[in-house]
Amino acid sequence: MVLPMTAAGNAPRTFAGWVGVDGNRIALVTESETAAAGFRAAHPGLREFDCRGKLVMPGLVNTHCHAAMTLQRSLADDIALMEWLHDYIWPFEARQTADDVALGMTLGVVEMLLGGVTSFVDMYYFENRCVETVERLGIRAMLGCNYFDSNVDEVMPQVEEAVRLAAGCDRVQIALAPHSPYTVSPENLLRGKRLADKYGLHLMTHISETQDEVRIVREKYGKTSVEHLDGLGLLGPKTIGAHCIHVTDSDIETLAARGVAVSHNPQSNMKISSGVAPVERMRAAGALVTVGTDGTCSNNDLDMFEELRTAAFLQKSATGDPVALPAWEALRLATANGARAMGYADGELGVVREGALADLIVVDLQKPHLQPVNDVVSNLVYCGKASDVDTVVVDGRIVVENRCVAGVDLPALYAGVAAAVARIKAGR
Ligand SMILES: CSC[C@H]1O[C@@H](n2cnc3c(O)ncnc32)[C@H](O)[C@@H]1O
Ligand SMILES: [Zn+2]
Repeated sequence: MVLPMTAAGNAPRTFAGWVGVDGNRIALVTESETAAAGFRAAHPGLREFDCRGKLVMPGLVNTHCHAAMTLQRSLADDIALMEWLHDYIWPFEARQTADDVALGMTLGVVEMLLGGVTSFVDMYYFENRCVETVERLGIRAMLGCNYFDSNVDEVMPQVEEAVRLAAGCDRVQIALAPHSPYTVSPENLLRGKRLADKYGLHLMTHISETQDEVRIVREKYGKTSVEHLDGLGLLGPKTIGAHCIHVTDSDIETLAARGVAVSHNPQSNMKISSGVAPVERMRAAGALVTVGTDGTCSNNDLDMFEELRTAAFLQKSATGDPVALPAWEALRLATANGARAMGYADGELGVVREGALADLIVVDLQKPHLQPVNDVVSNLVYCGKASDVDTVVVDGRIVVENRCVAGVDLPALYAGVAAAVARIKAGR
């Protein structure tokens, strides 16, 4: 069964048929047995997968995470954000090396691939060191080099190095990632914007995540975070704003008018009690809403199936409207919309369509929680699990087959991660 999705419009419909890949593109999407036979004849040596009883669909796009924070998963939970950052997260991060971050990134990417995520937008330290990691594992990524006022001088050369390292790989984009409008000065926000413009890069930041942020920004600049960033010229179609929870109607209009991609992270928002993003109001205003997991300390996993489900549930719960964020719209946020957030044109990624990039996943529907298939989209969003994904293709390459990630020795990875975490915790 094939779920093509579409760039816009109504609920997607499935069909029984064939999907053919040539190089890194989808070259055939058909219900015709004759067309499939023609494709087979024109491509001798083709590898074929029997997907009867399974679903072929676009890979999921996680538009906001800190993948290397897998090393800190469950390190400190059920405490307030500031205590969490100051007493646990930042001391741990201060002892991490670039190699540790690359290792954490490896674990995060493996978790995402096994959960059907074919593209992700990251925001962390040492992203220059992670270019090689991402290239090797085969996933598609936008790596955002995070900075604060305190380390901006260190990070800017890392951005330039990362741009050079990623130049030969279309799957990897580099981006500027000032942490937030309350931790980065206007001068340094503009410094990042200038570098982004120089290389044509995206820019991402946390926007209006907490009431505290709104208060601090108002006290410092007399504006909302959106007004402040907009006044600096930071908002545009190459901007990804994570969270966007505490936004006014006028902020929403601005986000929509500038073409900013909003990354909605419902599980993180619930876990650290940040609030509920007005997703339905943002969608109604025409803003590009997408879905992200955030880091594994505030979630605590990178499971986009759970995130989709939570996004739909949370909007229904918060608005009191069971019609809010229907399943197929939630799925669109995590496929076609996510692809647009990463700069891909409509129809180029996040859809199963001839000519699109071949980022596909195969979901095994032969599971008790996915039967019967009255509505496959509802099943995916309301019952789907990361572990239902059995095959993953990124850029035309098979990176997960029978739930094995190509080129990764999982026991060795887990042992390496455990050793690194023990060393960092011991302060060695
Ligand atoms: C965003 S990576 C840079 C920096 O931010 C810290 N961080 C991770 N998650 C959050 C969050 O939800 N709010 C604020 N800051 C966060 C991370 O540990 C890094 O130090
Ligand atoms: Zn975040």
